[in-house]
Amino acid sequence: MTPHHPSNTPPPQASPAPATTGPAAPAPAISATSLRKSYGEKTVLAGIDLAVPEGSVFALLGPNGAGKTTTVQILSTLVTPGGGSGALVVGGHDVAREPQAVRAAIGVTGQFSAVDGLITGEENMLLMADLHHLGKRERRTVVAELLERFDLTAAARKPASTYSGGMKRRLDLAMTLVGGPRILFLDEPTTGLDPRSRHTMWQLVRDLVAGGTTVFLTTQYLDEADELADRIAVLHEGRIAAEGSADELKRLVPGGHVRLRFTDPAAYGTAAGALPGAVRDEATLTLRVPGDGSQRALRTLLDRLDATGVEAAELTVHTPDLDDVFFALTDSTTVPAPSPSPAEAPTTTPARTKETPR
Ligand SMILES: Nc1ncnc2c1ncn2[C@@H]1O[C@H](COP(=O)(O)OP(=O)(O)OP(=O)(O)O)[C@@H](O)[C@H]1O
Repeated sequence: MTPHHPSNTPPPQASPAPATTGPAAPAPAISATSLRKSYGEKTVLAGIDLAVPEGSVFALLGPNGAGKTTTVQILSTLVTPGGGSGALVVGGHDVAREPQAVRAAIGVTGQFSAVDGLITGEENMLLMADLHHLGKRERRTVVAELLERFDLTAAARKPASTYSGGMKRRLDLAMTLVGGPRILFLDEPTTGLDPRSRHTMWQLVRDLVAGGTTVFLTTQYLDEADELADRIAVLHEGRIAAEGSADELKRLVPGGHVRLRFTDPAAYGTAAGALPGAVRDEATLTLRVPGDGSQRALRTLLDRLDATGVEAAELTVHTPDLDDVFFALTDSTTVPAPSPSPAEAPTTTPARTKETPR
C-alpha cells in the first residue's frame, strides 16, 4: 500500500531499489515522474508519479475533472506535459523526445470514439489497417481476425451507426488493436454501457492482458478497477491520494471487521468478555470486532480467542469496498494516515485511520 506523500517521493513498490543480486527488475511499461499540468491558473496535475509494470493493468481512478483524461493525453503524446515535469517514459521511449516511437507502441481509446458511423464496421477497420500501412493480404487477415474476436463478424457489413453502444465500443477497441500495440490506454472504456456489455469489455481486456498487453485504464467505476486492475491510483486534487491493489486500498478506510459467529451461548459470552471493542449481537451469537483485516490484527484476535479456549463456529474477515475508499480519499475533509515505515509494518498493512486534513 502506498499512500502518496506530498513530497512526491516515489512509492517503494513503484521504484524498487536496484537489486544487488539476481536479475534486474524489468523497466516499467509506463513511468511518470512528477507529472505536472496546468491550464491557465488551474493546476490539474500537481506532480504525480506512476509506474506500470509490463503486462499489468493499472487503473487511474478519480472523480469528474480530476485529471484522468489529461494524464492519458500527456502519456499518449496528445498533450504536452507541464513545465517542471520529470521523466515520462512509455514503451521504453521518452514521451517528449521520441513521440513517434511512443505512438508506434501504444493504442488509445478515448471517451470519444474514433468510429465513423457512416461506413461499415469492416470499412472502419480497413481504414485503420491502411493508416498502419498493412499489406493487402495482411490487412484482410488482421481485420477478419479482430472482427471475429470481438464478435462483430455478423455486423461487419452494416453501417457502424446502426451498432449498439457495446458494439461501437468493441469496434473502437478492435480498431485500436489493428496496429498491434503493446500498451493500451483505455479512457473510461465502459462508461454508458449496460452490465452485459461491460462484462464483455472486461473479458476482452483480460484476454489482452493475458497475451502480454499492458493496460492503463481510467475509470469512475470502482467495480471496474476492482475487477481489472492489478494496481489502482486514486487521483485527487492533482495528486495521487493513494495507490495500491484493490485489497490494499480497502484496508485504508475504517469499516473493516472480523465477524465471529458462535453456536454455544457460553462460548459466545466468554469470547465477548475477552475481546474488548467487540460489538455484540445476542440474537445471532455474533461478535463484530473492528480491525483492518491485516495478518497482524487477525493474529492478535486469534491469540486472544485461543487464550479463552473457545472456538468460533465461523470466522469471516470483512474489508470495506472500493466505494468506501473512494469517498474517504476524495472527501477533502479526510485523508488517510501515511503507512508506517516498512521497518514498523509490512507494506501490505497500511494505516487505515482517518486523520486530520493536510
Ligand atoms: N484543453 C483544456 N483547456 C483548459 N482546461 C482543460 C483542458 N483540458 C482539461 N481541462 C480541465 O482540466 C481538468 C481535468 O480534466 P480531465 O478531462 O483531465 O478530467 P477527468 O478526470 O478525465 O474528468 P472526467 O471524468 O469528467 O472525464 C478539468 O477541470 C478540465 O476542465
